[in-house]
Amino acid sequence: MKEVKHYINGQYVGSASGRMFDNINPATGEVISQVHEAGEAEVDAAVQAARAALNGPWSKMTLDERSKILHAVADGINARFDEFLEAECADTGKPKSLASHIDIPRGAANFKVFADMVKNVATEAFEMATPDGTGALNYAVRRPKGVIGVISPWNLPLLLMTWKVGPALACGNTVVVKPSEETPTTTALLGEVMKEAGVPDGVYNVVQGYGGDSAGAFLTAHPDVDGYTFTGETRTGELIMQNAAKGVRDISLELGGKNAGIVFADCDMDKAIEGTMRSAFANCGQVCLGTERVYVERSIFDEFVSRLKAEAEKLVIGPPDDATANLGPLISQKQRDKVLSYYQQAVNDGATVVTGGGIPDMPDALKNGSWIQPTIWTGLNNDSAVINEEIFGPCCHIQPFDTEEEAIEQANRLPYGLASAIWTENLSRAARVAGQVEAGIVWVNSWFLRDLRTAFGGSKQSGIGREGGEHSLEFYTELKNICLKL
Ligand SMILES: NC(=O)c1ccc[n+]([C@@H]2O[C@H](COP(=O)([O-])OP(=O)(O)OC[C@H]3O[C@@H](n4cnc5c(N)ncnc54)[C@H](O)[C@@H]3O)[C@@H](O)[C@H]2O)c1
Ligand SMILES: O=C/C=C/C=C(\O)C(=O)O
Repeated sequence: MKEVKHYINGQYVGSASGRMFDNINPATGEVISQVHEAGEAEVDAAVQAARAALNGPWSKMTLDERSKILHAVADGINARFDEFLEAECADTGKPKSLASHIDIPRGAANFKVFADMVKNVATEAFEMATPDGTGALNYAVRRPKGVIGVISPWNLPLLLMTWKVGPALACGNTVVVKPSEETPTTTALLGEVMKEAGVPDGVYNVVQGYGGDSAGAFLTAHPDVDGYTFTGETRTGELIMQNAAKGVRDISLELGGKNAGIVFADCDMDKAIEGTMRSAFANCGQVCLGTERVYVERSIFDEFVSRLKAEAEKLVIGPPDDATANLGPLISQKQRDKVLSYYQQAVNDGATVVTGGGIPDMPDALKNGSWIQPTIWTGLNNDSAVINEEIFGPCCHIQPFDTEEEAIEQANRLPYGLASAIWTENLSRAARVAGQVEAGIVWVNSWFLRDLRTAFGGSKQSGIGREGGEHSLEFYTELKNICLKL
């Protein structure tokens, strides 16, 4: 049986305790590898390796030297594209057609964009007058923040981990990464690419394991980590924030959402249907930016519901190697039980099940996978948990609105504020509504269109801080002002 180990100080190592756990293929339910579970000893070894590497050549390299190495990391991912694709799809069950267009290409892009960004973003300087008339010059310089703890989720494993590791390394930091227990493999495989690209030992470290009472908690409690970047559930973010507070460590939190789509009667209906199909069902609905609440102007409500139903019923449910499949399984049976509990809650709360609502019939070879039907509801009122809590599955609830003000009020009524998608051909209305929706990211007539230079993050309980472009440099460096008396 294949083993997935930790990657510490440039070596793959097992856990001293010998403790391992199963890595399950969500499409078949089969065990595909045994994963070493890190104890405090492994986490400490990883943090010490990162600390030692921080004081080694990495943070002293010129920007050009570091940039060249990170471009080599990106090239290494592309050179081993199929290996990363196989590993990511085995861990997640997602269609290869999806991972080959999103997950793996973004893994490489997340290194390239920041390898260049660090060389092109200026800091600041101020000349000042002084009483003696000779003046002084203030100028700011960026220095690495230090050892960064990176804790990543299972829905877009390589994409979301490299979205943090790319800028962290570009800024001269060293990292200890704790990937999700559901998806250990591509984070481990990246260690080989780092080595081949010339990243010094100890700069990139990986510890495998669970969250609470396991590797994740040991990492966030470790006193020798200088900051944490976390992507995951809001409740988990609260726990990590509490641990980071000891020793006053900085945090960047990308958390959960319950995102609203707002569809006006003056939309391009084809665009709105295509975009809502992706935002509700892509990655089996396991995208934090996805739309689980859709508000549609009353005059087009019936047409919108029937067209979205028709498109949802064309989705092809299947395993990664099925080239026709565009809907894979949920990440685990446990996650499927959670999503099915909301499917049941919707019925209990009196929803109309427009389509789906259960488990699809699958061939015998896939019977043990965590498959689920794409589902659309109407008819719920606002006190249903189904439209107040993040489900993180292939489902959405559609409800009508009559005025712009009502749509904005509905969109903003939850404690989340991550993303929103607005569909209207009236761009004045688009700008007006987008400016009032309480979300960190608002798409107009599009969804998940990503320019990596832009600010990315959630407001309210969907996160703290922004990453992307120079916002990442803000988090992954300490800005120092030097005042030079002339
Ligand atoms: N805002 C974003 O950019 C974004 C992106 C992707 C996913 N998410 C959110 O992530 C969630 C789905 O991912 P998930 O189920 O892996 O989230 P999760 O919070 O359960 O786990 C995320 C990571 O945190 C670790 N973890 C769990 N408990 C921990 C603890 N007490 N201390 C330290 N680490 C701990 C897990 O092992 C995993 O590696 C959804 O809520 C989704 O909205 C947000
Ligand atoms: O599931 C959430 C997806 C987040 C995507 C990003 O962080 C990104 O596109 O950089």
